[in-house]
Amino acid sequence: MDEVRTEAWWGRRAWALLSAVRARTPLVQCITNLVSMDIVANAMLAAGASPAMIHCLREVPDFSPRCDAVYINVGTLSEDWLPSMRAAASSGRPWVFDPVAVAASGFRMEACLSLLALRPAVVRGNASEILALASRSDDSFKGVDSSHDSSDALQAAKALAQSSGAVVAVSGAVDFITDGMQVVSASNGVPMMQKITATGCAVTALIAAFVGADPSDALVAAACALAIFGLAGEIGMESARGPASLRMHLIDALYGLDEQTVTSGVKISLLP
Ligand SMILES: Nc1ncnc2c1ncn2[C@@H]1O[C@H](COP(=O)(O)OP(=O)(O)O)[C@@H](O)[C@H]1O
Ligand SMILES: Cc1ncsc1CCOP(=O)(O)O
Ligand SMILES: [Mg+2]
Repeated sequence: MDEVRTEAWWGRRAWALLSAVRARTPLVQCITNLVSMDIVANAMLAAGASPAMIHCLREVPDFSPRCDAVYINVGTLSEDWLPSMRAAASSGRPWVFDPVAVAASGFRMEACLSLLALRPAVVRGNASEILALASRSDDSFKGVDSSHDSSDALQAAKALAQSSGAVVAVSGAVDFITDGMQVVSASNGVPMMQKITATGCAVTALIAAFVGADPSDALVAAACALAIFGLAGEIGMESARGPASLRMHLIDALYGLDEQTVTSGVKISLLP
């Protein structure tokens, strides 16, 4: 019999996945942008994962196959790093993709499309990035920040999921996660998370940690990681005075999450 995915079911799944990360300490290779390395590594450690920022092409054949998951983020893309990204994405491990500023240049768009062809388990971007990647056009905003609401990109996300075979997550005030058929919303978070650089990168890395701990259902892993990161932002905001202290308190909150807080705090639902 199909299980009914109530809010309580999502709460239990979110706690089970966070507990799996804490118990299994998934090793995640992160080939991520230079801006994000610190917050990505610290958010992953606070959640219980083991991040490793290893991007040298000559190390990929030894290292990537030993990882539980691979995280690739093109935020500070360079010609030197693209072969490492392609090799790590081809290592046979589940991998998660953040197409930062995909519309910034033709080179970046081509790079992202070539990575997409290597079958990521999950693609997570903001609305402008998902719109651009789905349409393969640079009409959307060219920078790293979104100029669209996440709901603007929902149809694009579904189309991208269908054409790529990946679960696609669009972040924003409400996060939408889709496999091209089902759509799940996650409504945690606070607007000030947009004022901290690389929170998007950090939540994509958290998705990779969740997939690494339990690769059985990428849709559920992505939704739970987004909701838990947003919940940590909500708790962090209670003590924060601005973006800099929110960054610190969000990481502390992620570290301190307990079962009662997660099961009652995540706001995830399957859309009709
Ligand atoms: N207006 C908002 N309200 C609540 N949470 C938000 C809001 N905007 C973004 N977030 C959260 O901030 C994190 C980063 O998302 P986003 O800013 O869309 O990504 P990016 O940094 O890649 O542009 C996500 O966890 C998202 O849910
Ligand atoms: C500012 C900046 N420039 C290149 S990558 C980057 C960080 C982007 O982080 P996010 O996508 O999480 O906003
Ligand atoms: Mg981003």
